[in-house]
Amino acid sequence: REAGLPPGPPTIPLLGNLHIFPTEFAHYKFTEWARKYGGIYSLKIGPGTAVVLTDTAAVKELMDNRSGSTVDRPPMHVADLVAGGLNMHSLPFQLNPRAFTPTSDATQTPSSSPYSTESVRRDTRPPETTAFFNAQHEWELVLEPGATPPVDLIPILKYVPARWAKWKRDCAKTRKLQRELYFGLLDETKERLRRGEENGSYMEEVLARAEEFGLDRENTGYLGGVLIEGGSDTTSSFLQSLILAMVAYPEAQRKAQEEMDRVVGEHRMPTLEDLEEMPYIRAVVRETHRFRPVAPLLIPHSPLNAEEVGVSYCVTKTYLLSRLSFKYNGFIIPQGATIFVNVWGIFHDPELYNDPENFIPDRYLLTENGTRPEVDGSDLRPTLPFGVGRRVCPGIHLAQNSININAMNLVWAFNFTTELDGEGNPVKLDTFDYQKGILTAPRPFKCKITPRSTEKAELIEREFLEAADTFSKFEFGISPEDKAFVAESRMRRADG
Ligand code: HEM
Repeated sequence: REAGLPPGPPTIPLLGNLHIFPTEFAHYKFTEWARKYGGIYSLKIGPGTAVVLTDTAAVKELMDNRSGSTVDRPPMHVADLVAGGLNMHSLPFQLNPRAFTPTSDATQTPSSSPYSTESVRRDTRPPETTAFFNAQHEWELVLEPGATPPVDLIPILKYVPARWAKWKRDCAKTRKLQRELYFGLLDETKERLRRGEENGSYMEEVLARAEEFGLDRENTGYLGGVLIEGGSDTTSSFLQSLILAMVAYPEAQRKAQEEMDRVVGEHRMPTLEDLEEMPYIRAVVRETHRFRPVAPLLIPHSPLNAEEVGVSYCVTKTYLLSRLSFKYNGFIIPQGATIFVNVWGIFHDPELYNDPENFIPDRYLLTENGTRPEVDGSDLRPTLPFGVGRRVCPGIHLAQNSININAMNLVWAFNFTTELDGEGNPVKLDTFDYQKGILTAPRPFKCKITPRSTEKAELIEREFLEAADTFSKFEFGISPEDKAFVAESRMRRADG
């Protein structure tokens, strides 16, 4: 480890820390190291450097206040193999900003979503949904830090033939799945437009203005795809964690339902306007973000060329660390470093939070950021789970509305309890049983979900039927299986 870098685990020649770099659930190991080496530490991956931030002041200063210098993404060869350099998450910052200014209603959502109590992920899966989840799951596995060899830091690995490199074969498979889905959907939209069946969707506007923004077929397909990708598995992962918490922490569920009953009652479904009067539900949502953040290490950042960088020469015996680098608190963060923001480590820090491994929404009623009363939590902000600086999630408003209304509907409508085993004993839930991949999503778990009253169940059925008008215009061109699914559900309810 070159002089000037933040401290970190002892290195060995050539590999640095590569031999101990975790290959799955990197946030656990990163957090363990943070407790040992501090809120800013470094890892050597061959000649390359990664810096892990688990200190709230450093995150605020480096990633928010000095975002201009830390807004870039590190090179991601695996992402490029899959998406040909066109995935927005991994794109470098120098984009044509006009092309990515939201121009339509993509970031708005209706105040109440009648589908929201249907399911988190539909149980009957039409082929498009299955295709999406397959492609998405493969993609999330490819992106997980440590899951593939560090080809960006040790470039010679790029030349290993595919027959010896499973990661290369995985990338090719993911690319195929992703392209079939993205361009299949794009062609479907074009076809629908040709038939004169507009429905006002975001992609219609993108297509209409593609020339104005200089978007070719590749750009257009990936622009649509990345929004599906960014928006669906994230929100559903969050909701699955919320349900897991409701089952595992019945006392929190009871308090949330009490608040629901007081503010909303039996005779109507919740709306987003109710949230203002629901401090406990707001606390449940924030606690879910803290307990199981959807992106526990965000998406890696990297220092941007040129801007604000100090020139620091740091020469060890044989190696010039970096001519361009920038400094924080006396540490050097070299040009080209990968910066991980360890949101998991921050949210599970026992010095910041009382009893961080347990789901306790009440902490957000006691202090603004849920921290211990004696701790200054002002470097935190409620939107931290959505990222930092100029790279903060562009879907944040859509996501927050979607999460809030779904959380409210679920808590209002259902009781979530543990499943009983053959002998009538509650099946024990493992709240740490999570899937691999860049996102935090529980592995499928058993629980019992029952409507809280007959009146509520009837109201949900009614709202579902009334929503048919809203949704039918998006049901053009769907597969025969999907059509049958929708028709059958509506008929069953209308008869019911
Ligand atoms: C629970 C819901 C969501 C969470 C927790 C979430 C979280 C995040 C995080 C942590 C990042 C990386 C930020 C960073 O690098 O600092 C991100 C980026 C992104 N998100 Fe989201 N997101 C959610 C929903 C959405 C939705 C609904 C959309 C689109 C409709 C979306 C689109 C994107 C895109 C395109 C990026 C890449 C931005 C860039 O690299 O400049 N996300 N999101």
